[in-house]
Amino acid sequence: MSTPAIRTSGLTVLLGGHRVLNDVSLEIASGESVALFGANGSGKSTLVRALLGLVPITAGRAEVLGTVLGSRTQRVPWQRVGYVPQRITASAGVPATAEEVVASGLLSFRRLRIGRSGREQARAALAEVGLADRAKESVQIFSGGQQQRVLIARALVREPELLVLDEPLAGIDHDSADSLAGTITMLRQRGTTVLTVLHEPGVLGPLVERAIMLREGRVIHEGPVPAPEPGHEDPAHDHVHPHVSSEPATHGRNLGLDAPLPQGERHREDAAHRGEQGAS
Ligand SMILES: Nc1ncnc2c1ncn2[C@@H]1O[C@H](COP(=O)(O)OP(=O)(O)OP(=O)(O)O)[C@@H](O)[C@H]1O
Repeated sequence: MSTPAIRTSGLTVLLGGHRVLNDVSLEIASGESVALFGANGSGKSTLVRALLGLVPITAGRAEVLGTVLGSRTQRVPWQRVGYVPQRITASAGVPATAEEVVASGLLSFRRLRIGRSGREQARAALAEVGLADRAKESVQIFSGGQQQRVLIARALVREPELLVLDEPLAGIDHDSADSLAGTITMLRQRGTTVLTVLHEPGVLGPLVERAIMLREGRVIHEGPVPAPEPGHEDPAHDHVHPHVSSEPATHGRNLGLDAPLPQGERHREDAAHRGEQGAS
């Protein structure tokens, strides 16, 4: 059997005195397309950040493309990983062209200059996200969705074996969402492992082979992509989620994103997850 792209066992992360991830054990096969679901604050971003060595692991361990990360070792095989974080812009106030931003994905400690082949690779990656004709334009004039496509191209330019996308559908238009779906389809054909943090399956639902759902830092479901309730993607929909920690993980059961609320606590989504840009 081949090495899994990601494997965690007992992964626990404490931040600011809070147990943000609690005993997370999961496995993602090489070439698999998996989505992480869960309400705001359930630990999705923290999980991907822990897998990428961006937050310290308190206990347990993670293995990424065969490299072990634990509380003492945080080495991540970055040359083999592409990462698009949640809601950042591609410009950051710098008047760089799309091609320059994408080519910066090739820089490393060993490689400090980008030559002609790097520019060609950057243009090929921009073509993959449907922006080949905008390579020489400044990203400052791009829409939020177009900037995100530039960042996806920057993650793709190294031809990563593992691509991690954190909430890629947040705040983007239909064209960019369709472009992303096309990119993920292509990556799956190439055998790239794709881990996507999602709040709604949206256009990416059919491209996800398996869903992992978190609640309060624990895995509560692994299996088919949960079906949203009718109207869930309507901007006027009142998103509420249960907020209990004692349920065991379910395997292969379709929970639905809007499971019935238990008595007592409820967790309300913020506007950011209804497609608007903003802090989480
Ligand atoms: N550096 C930190 N210090 C303390 N608490 C933190 C820190 N980072 C995250 N948290 C807390 O950890 C919990 C999980 O946050 P995380 O961003 O992983 O959730 P999420 O599922 O990605 O949420 P969202 O859908 O809103 O992006 C939240 O309650 C958050 O406030």
